[in-house]
Amino acid sequence: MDKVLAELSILPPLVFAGEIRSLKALLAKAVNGDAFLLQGGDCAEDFSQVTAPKIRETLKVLLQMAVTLTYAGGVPVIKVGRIAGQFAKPRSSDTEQVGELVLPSYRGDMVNSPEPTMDARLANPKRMLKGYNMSAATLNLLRAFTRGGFAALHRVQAWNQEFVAQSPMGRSYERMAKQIDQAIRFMETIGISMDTPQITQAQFFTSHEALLLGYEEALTRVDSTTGGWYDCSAHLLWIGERTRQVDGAHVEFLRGVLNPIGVKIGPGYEIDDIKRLIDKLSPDNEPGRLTFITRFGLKNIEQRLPPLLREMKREGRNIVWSCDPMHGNTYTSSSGHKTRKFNDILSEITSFFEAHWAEGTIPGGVHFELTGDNVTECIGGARDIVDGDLDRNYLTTCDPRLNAEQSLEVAFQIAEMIRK
Ligand SMILES: O=C[C@H](O)[C@H](O)COP(=O)(O)O
Ligand SMILES: C=C(OP(=O)(O)O)C(=O)O
Ligand SMILES: [Mn+2]
Repeated sequence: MDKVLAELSILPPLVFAGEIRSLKALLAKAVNGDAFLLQGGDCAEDFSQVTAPKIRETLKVLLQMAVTLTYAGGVPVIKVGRIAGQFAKPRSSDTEQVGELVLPSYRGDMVNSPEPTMDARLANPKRMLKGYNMSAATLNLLRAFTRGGFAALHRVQAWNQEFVAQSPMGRSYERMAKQIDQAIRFMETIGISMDTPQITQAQFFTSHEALLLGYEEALTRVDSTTGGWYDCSAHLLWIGERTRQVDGAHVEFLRGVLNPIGVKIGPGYEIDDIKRLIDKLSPDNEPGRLTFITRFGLKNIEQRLPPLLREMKREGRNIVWSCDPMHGNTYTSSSGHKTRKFNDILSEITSFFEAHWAEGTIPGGVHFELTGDNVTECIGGARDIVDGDLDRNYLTTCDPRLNAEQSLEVAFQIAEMIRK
């Protein structure tokens, strides 16, 4: 372990302090409603899926969602992937029963391997080095795609995946893309140059749960221009629902770095803990520093979100409020698959917006587990995936993700809510 961490600590940073500051400045806008955060990607990234097609499809669906929110919702979108480092998972149980075997739980590819054998489930610190390399390779391609023309607004039609294009969602998207195309061509015709980074490039940021503190610490560096400490494993790091204890190690580590920090908040929160958490993580109340990612579940959100919003507003705390409609809505279906219902996800988002409207606070973003692939992991959506369909293409190694079509559908629905 020590050898691996020593090696990691001299490897180049994956992201730079200047980029991290840019993200924080954008998030500061989301505090006031002048921007909207879209964060999404796999629950757990998979080393074997670090391939060009997989990265491209994830990026495509996030770009599609972002352009939908911007065009139909009328707000600039901050694009943050759960990508290039989302390799460590907190689990509810230390063990898992597979047939006759009781195995250590899978904890993400940076810890162990998902195959159901004892060997695969043994933790190996060398996997952190591989995780670093996989993150670097992923980021390299993301940078190439977002800077090199793939993400140019001229290509908005080309982001439509083949299997989505023929669906009702795909057709709505196609109509919108045509309008954007016409607008760009009109501007070109009247002589406005479209050769600007706003049109030809996308700003895309990375994020993951800061769970493995040895890894995060090894990638924490002093910024030579400002002298501040930054965790350079990703632009945004979040603290999970299971590790956000005020006096815990994860809070202690993250309070020492200047990155924007996300905190997951589930229905069991205590308001005093949350206040103490903010005092520790954001003592200066700097806008953009803190994003609260609430994940209450459909059954709890109406009761648990409003009092939290009210108290934070009363105290004048600067927070980006983001809705994770995934983690409070997970259940095991009768076919034995861990799944989520599309309609529950949509309902939690609706309740999230309604609570903010009622309290006079700002719904600042959304957080999804999703993939660009045509998976069958969540129930419902326009194609009405049912329990019996889940087995067809259930590929996740941890939590169920929205597929590309379901992701686009949810983006259109959110755009409607933002416009209100
Ligand atoms: O992604 C989040 C957690 O790791 C996941 O929801 C935990 O799932 P579990 O309850 O199956 O351990
Ligand atoms: C572990 C996760 O969520 P939470 O901490 O909210 O359960 C996650 O986002 O994958
Ligand atoms: Mn998850």
